[in-house]
Amino acid sequence: MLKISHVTRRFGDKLAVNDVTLEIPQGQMVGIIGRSGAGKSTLLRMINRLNDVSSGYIEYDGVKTSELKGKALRSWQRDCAMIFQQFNLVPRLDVITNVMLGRLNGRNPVLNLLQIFTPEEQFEALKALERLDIAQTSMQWAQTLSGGQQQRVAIARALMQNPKMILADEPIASLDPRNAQIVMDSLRDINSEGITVITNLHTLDTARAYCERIIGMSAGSVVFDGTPDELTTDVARELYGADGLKEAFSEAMTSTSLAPIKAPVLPKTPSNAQQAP
Ligand SMILES: Nc1ncnc2c1ncn2[C@@H]1O[C@H](COP(=O)(O)OP(=O)(O)OP(=O)(O)O)[C@@H](O)[C@H]1O
Repeated sequence: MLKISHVTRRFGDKLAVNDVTLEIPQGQMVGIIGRSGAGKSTLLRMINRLNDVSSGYIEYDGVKTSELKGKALRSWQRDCAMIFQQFNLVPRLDVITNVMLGRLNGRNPVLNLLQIFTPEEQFEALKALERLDIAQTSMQWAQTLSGGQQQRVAIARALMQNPKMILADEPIASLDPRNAQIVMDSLRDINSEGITVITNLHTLDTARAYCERIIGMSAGSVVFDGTPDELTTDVARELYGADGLKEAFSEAMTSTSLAPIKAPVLPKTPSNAQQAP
């Protein structure tokens, strides 16, 4: 269980997150929605400790993660893997090495420097890539992959950490509709194995299609916490304002007006064939 208790984060005078209290049971798939600047990223970053809380605390299974330091903090950061809108891969490294870098945080620094990975690590990385249906790209430079493929590599890298939860900060905001759908399907597939997924999303339709619980933020506060069915147009208006409502429902921004598909489908047409760097 992840417990967020009266958490506030200030940046100077700016109140980015304001007295947020939430309990997220292990294995939930949670979407956080809200306008730009609502505090969604800051909330995720405080869970992972990329940002510290200004007050309040965050606890996981009875351990106050917001107070961890040193080795215990690094171990927690392995437990809650983060993926980002811009993938954050090393462009001129091959895909499999990018994935194995997910293990960095618990390895001998000398081996890291020399980029020496054990056969077990290589096997695990290939397994993760296979699971995301992109094992055939393993020897290519990351920068030669499409955005959707790069995000799947980032998810495979996150899986190398054997995480208890995945925190995804706008994971589909840079993707075309079809790739957005493949990435969301991958996250749902991972969640079905008991890994908590907490994802910031720009659009309501994506949150509705994929998340069992939706948390709506506005000006740093949680203003909605419920199921997709409970998220009525009135609630959406409160979250996005009358002006923002159209954008929030925009099908052009994500693919999820399409019916979710079960298994990821890999592009195999010549136009999607990989280019040598
Ligand atoms: N490092 C920082 N320094 C100063 N202000 C910050 C910092 N990070 C976030 N903020 C401010 O905190 C508020 C919340 O930002 P945050 O990025 O959490 O919102 P968001 O809902 O994720 O928005 P977006 O969808 O645009 O990423 C914003 O006003 C933002 O400008």
